[in-house]
Amino acid sequence: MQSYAGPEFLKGHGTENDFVVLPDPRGELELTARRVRALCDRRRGLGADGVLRVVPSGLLGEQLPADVPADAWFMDYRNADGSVAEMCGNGVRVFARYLFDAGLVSTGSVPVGTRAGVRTVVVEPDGRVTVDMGASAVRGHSSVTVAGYAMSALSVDLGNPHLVCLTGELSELDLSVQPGYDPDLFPDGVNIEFVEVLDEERIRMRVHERGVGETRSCGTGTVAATAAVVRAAGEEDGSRFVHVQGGVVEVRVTPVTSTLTGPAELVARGRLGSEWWSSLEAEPLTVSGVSP
Ligand SMILES: N[C@H](CCC[C@H](N)C(=O)O)C(=O)O
Repeated sequence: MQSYAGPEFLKGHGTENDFVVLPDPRGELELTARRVRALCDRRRGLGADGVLRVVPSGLLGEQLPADVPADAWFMDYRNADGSVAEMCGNGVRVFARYLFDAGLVSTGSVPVGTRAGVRTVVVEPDGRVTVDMGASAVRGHSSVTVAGYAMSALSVDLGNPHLVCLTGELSELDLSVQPGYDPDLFPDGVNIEFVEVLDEERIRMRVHERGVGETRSCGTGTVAATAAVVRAAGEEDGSRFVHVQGGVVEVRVTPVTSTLTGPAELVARGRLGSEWWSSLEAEPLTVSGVSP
């Protein structure tokens, strides 16, 4: 019989990029890739694009980026395929919403540790959440292929890697399969954004996320997209409303840093089944050699 005394979880999203939040104040959850894949599975698990473990930076058990205070909360981010990523712009807003709702932080700006460094988060009076995303670094030009059709792309680094294609009509793109990219440039994979300029203030974006597939939104991707559009417009400091499938976020890029403002919602809280969680502890022996 299943008892429901396993780890606490919450479910939340930022413009429909959705996450399982796992509070881990004593740094004792063993979050294996197999457990992440099971949690994110939309049939046999809770379903999500990623997992956000909430752990004190000092208990992470790995080398912290130099600017992350040991007493800050750390967002241990994982993609749905179980891979670790440096940063998640929608996720860090949901993470901050949890910190505030759980009373772990008071109002004002909050430093959050990430593998890309510290990110300062503010909950706005209107309930939206603003993240200082750090500087967007343009790394040069490359290309992407979709259904055999090659497009030029701009490489932009937000702590995690992005390739931004400024293209026309987005609805025709088949993003059900991984777009092609240069594996020598991105040996650990890359997030790929397709962007349509709507007018001087608005852009529309679709995204194929590393470690997930097509998602309804990608926060770091909206900043990379805005950086590419502002650069193409010959500007150094610019803002855009980014329309993604899951809603709208507001992005500003400057030569020094960038900010992302958008919604962050927590929709449920519960506990994982103890037996289910324990059954995922050991990596299974598989015939195919591929862990489920
Ligand atoms: N898939 C991304 C991480 C999540 C990014 C996205 N969900 C965001 O909101 O920034 C990567 O592997 O770099």
